[in-house]
Amino acid sequence: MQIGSRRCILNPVSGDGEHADYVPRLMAARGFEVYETKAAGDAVELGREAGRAEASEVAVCGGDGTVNEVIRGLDDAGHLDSVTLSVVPAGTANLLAGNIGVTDIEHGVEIADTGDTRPVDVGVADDEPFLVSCIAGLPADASVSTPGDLKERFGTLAFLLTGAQEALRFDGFDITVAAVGEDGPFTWSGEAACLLVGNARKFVAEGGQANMEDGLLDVAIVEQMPTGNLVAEAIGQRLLSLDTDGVTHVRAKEISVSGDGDELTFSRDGELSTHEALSLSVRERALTLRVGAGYAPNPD
Ligand SMILES: Nc1ncnc2c1ncn2[C@@H]1O[C@H](COP(=O)(O)OP(=O)(O)OP(=O)(O)O)[C@@H](O)[C@H]1O
Repeated sequence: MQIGSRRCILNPVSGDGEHADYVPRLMAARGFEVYETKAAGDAVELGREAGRAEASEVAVCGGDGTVNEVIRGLDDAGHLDSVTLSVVPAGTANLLAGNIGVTDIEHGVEIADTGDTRPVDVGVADDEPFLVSCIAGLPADASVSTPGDLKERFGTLAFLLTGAQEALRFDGFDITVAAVGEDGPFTWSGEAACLLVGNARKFVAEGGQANMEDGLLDVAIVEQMPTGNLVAEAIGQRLLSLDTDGVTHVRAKEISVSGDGDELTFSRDGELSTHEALSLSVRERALTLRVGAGYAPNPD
């Protein structure tokens, strides 16, 4: 193996920070050169450097925010489609790891070393890549700030909405969504409570892992309505089915979202940015990703 071809980019302050004490040693023993971030945003530059150095493998030790920074850097360097990426989940929510069958830090280290590789889709929002999701209308951490068992009992979307209801009182926003859906062109216009676009995860039915190899994003538009009613309805149905009133679901290759003159805040893998309009698309199977046994190539 070429020296330096395996790099680990590690955020020492993600999650509870305990990984910083022992993960560098575990990764070094497996031939990874370890680069630690020193400040927020550093992982973008470390990803860029790994890309310029044409590292063949990059393991990211941190949470979803760190993974997102690294893939942005790799993409800037034009290397995202040439690298094998892996995740050692050391963040708080670790949504990507949870959706690709990587269960904890030790497992992540093993997967980074010898895990199976899959070609997965990369979501793109205005030229910036994302792997998990791009969301408007909910706080970035809504999915983790709620009582745990709601998710299991009522499904991911009810869980998110209940979380959002508790975490903040969000106002609806006017949007127009135009998409190239799997069944043809699609448009939606109205007042939405949230727009959820998933690559690694989906938000309707039972939620969970989305198909990451189908070249499609999972889009759910939730209409603004009294939140209590929506949650009550979700609970009534136990799991949100595809035809729940007030929830529109479509799988699409390309989506354009306009705030009808207003600025919308989007959370791209937890990184917030504000746009009057946003174009989303997919680079089909553009990234080689190491996955755990729990990853389903075709979960539908
Ligand atoms: N050395 C550092 N010092 C301070 N902040 C850092 C450092 N390295 C990275 N960061 C910032 O830490 C933030 C949080 O990181 P990350 O998202 O990986 O962890 P998390 O929030 O604990 O987990 P998750 O996103 O999975 O819930 C990122 O926005 C990143 O820019």
